[in-house]
Amino acid sequence: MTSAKYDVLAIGNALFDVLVRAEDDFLVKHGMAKGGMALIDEARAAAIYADMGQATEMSGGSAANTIVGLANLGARAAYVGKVKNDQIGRLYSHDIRAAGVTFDTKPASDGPATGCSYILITPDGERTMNTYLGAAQDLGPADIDPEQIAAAALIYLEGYLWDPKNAKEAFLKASQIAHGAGRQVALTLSDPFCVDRYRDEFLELMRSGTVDLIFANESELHSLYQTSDFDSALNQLQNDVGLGVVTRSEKGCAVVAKDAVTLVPAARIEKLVDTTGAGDLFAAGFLFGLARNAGYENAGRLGALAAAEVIQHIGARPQVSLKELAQQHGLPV
Ligand SMILES: OC[C@H]1O[C@H](O)[C@H](O)[C@@H]1O
Repeated sequence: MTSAKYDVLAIGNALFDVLVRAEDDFLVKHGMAKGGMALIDEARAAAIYADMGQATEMSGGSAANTIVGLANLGARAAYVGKVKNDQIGRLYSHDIRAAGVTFDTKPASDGPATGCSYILITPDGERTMNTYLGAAQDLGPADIDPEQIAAAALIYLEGYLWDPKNAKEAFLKASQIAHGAGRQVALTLSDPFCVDRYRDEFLELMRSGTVDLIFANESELHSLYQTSDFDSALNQLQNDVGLGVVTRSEKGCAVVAKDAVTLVPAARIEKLVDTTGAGDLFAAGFLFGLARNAGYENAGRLGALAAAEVIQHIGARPQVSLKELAQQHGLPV
């Protein structure tokens, strides 16, 4: 195995976020399931946007947020995702490159606009996402560069990639190349409703060894194993995958290896503002810890710290240097 050019390469739905504070009534009025991610068409996107108040607009996308967090921590990072060559797509490409991430995916020159997620943040800090996939629909196997995949020590994939029509082929191609090059493959389960749509396929990815590492939050884990019993779900996860990391909000996380479970506490916060990107930034910190061989305990602490930063402001991208934050907390960077 040759030495890796990138610590992590992430593949995901490239989405621009439109975030706004809203009362719970807004969700009821528009028939939204609180805390979830719903796929919407252009007409519904227009209707939701027309009813939204003044918004914060910024680049997002789950795996993209993770890779930006990794670069912010000092990792060598690359991203694969599809935007259109329109104004938002160009802005998106600028932002991710400005964060220090290599981003070479060819933008679509025709077809739907760059995808957007319309995100409502209720007073309890919970986010409810409505995603118009747009150009992200067109990510496919041709966007996977074998040389680039093989040059990453780990590839990180979103469960959300199971939604667009061709992205799962890109996912499987990338996993095959990565494993052929002796690299690791991680998957985030993304969303409990997403798990509900693709439960059998996700379990197959784990049991067949197509993925080596799983990130899930508690509701995704319960959805995966269709049980409300946390311990039983954790046992099943331990059987099904080499390494599982389960986040539990203020209860911290559980790192589930074949031979042991490591419990790591959450980081302290002053005020919960917006949970958008919490899981994404947790994954960034955890993967950074793995890349630095810092051990599961430190990796979990890095994840918890990065998640704590992002939930104390609006938007899913870090607003401070996570590297300096980790240093201030005595964590290895
Ligand atoms: O996990 C949060 C992200 O998921 C969605 O994909 C949004 O773009 C948002 O940035």
